[in-house]
Amino acid sequence: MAASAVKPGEEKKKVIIDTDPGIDDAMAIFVALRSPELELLGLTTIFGNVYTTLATRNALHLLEAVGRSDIPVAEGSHVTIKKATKLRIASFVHGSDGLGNQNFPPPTGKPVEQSAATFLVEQANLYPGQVTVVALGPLTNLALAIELDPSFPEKIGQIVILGGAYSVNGNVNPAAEANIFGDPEAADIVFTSGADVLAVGINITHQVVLSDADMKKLEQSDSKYARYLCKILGLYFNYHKDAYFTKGVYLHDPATLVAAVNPSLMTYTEGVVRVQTVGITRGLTVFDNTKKRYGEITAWSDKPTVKVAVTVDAPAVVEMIMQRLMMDD
Ligand SMILES: O=c1[nH]cnc2c1ncn2[C@@H]1O[C@H](CO)[C@@H](O)[C@H]1O
Repeated sequence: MAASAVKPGEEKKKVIIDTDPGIDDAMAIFVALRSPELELLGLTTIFGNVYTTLATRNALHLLEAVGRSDIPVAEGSHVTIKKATKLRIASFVHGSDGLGNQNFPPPTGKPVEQSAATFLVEQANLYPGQVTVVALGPLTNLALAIELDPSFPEKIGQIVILGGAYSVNGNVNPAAEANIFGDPEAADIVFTSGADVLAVGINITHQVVLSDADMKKLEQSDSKYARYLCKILGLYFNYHKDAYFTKGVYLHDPATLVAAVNPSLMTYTEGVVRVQTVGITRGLTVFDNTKKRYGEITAWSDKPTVKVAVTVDAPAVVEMIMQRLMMDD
């Protein structure tokens, strides 16, 4: 088996998923629900694959679809940290409903009263040092949490980020990956906040591919998670065929979730990451590998370091995702 479950007496890892569902978000949320190592404290929502209002609706819907409406959903920001309202929404990847254009019925539940940022701060205070945030969209809610409570970076356990393109091209343009491009100023705040950050970029997630053969296996599974995902994955497959000329799909969000469950399936390097906020390279993540002592002060000098994933055992990650999704309740 790809990963070991919690041993008796061992505490589950408390996780909040900040998400913009999104087809691969749906998959990551389901993997989290099927991971005995995790306790899902809640979902917080953000724009990215869809607008925030729809992200909230989809988050509630996904939990209801698998009978987990006991998990709270807190709605996040509708605008960037700089209050910009002109957002880049990836409906061409996920469908106009964010879930493969399936016209699912609206959820019956409602989000909690608190905003995502308030929820994040509250949970960090409730369980200091113990909460892992898995951030699958632009980092606005996390930057707002840091603004709301400057001690948030110390109180939060870890922030595992799907974001950036380290030594590879981006997916919005050659410079920028979609989540960082969605709110570069927020990303720079989070990367330099001093929190324990682990970044998984598309240099990693583009190696974690769900093949046509894997899809066939999912189609044969009776698990309600696999059944649901098979309904929404078709559009995601079509997009990848058109945009990347691949036969499979990239498992960005589930791979990042796996980094939180079983970090040993990736290797990491550590250094300062700054985010470009202007010009044609807006959204570029630039990692200083600290291999050179620069003669002058740079924008990277004296900033806190983060961990960046550099290699991945891709077959093991895919196997773990598949195994969890096909597991019976
Ligand atoms: O080509 C693309 N443009 C914009 N967003 C994309 C593209 N491909 C995937 N994603 C979405 O962005 C995140 C990873 O960068 C993932 O959430 C993925 O679904």
